[in-house]
Amino acid sequence: MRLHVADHPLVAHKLTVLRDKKTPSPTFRQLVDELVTLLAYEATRDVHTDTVQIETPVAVTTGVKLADPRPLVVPILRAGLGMLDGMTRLLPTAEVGFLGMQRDETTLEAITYANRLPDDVSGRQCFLLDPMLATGGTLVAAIDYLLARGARDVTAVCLLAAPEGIEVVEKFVGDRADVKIVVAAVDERLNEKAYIVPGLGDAGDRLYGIV
Ligand SMILES: O=P(O)(O)OC[C@H]1O[C@H](OP(=O)(O)OP(=O)(O)O)[C@H](O)[C@@H]1O
Ligand SMILES: O=c1cc[nH]c(=O)[nH]1
Ligand SMILES: [Mg+2]
Repeated sequence: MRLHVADHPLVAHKLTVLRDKKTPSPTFRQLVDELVTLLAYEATRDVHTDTVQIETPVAVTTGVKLADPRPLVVPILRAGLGMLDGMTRLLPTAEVGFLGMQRDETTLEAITYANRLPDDVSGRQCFLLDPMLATGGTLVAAIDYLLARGARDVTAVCLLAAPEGIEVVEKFVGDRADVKIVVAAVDERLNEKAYIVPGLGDAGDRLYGIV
């Protein structure tokens, strides 16, 4: 598994505002959108392309275009939905699947309440979107759904990760697939409720309110 931590002053600045508990939902949503665009740039570094010939007003030249099969982008609801527009803006050919998952706050087990993925994703580059990687239970379950459908190239785009969760994902993946995690920052630890410290709180609640 590969881990890429975005090291950029703009990312750090936006993340600081995002963490601030005084930041209201509309600003929070806007910042998540901007951050994912910056992370998507790194997350798509190895995206498959084909060579094409085009004609500029001046000359014939070769360039590239995003290749087929189309990449698959999968936001993990709720919180991952806040990252979808930013990602597809950068990756316009992407197809979008959905996973609805909620962590049981007592057992910390990830419960799946919605699964709308293609049956076969072999040969396709898959991008999972979820702002928070805490215990890793949710991301492991999501990666498992993709591997079971034939994926071997999976990139998770997250805003914050805990070292504990990264280790769990790394152990699960082993050498089964090429998995990359792109994250804005790796925080200190999890607290007794398995929240990321210092973190930003519950990403879903901060995006959409408490339900
Ligand atoms: O790494 P884990 O310990 O599994 O925790 C991380 C998960 O928890 C949050 O979702 P949550 O369950 O709060 O659902 P929500 O997006 O609907 O708020 C977050 O968006 C991740 O999906
Ligand atoms: O810190 C955390 C942990 C899990 N889910 C969140 O939204 N935040
Ligand atoms: Mg939540």
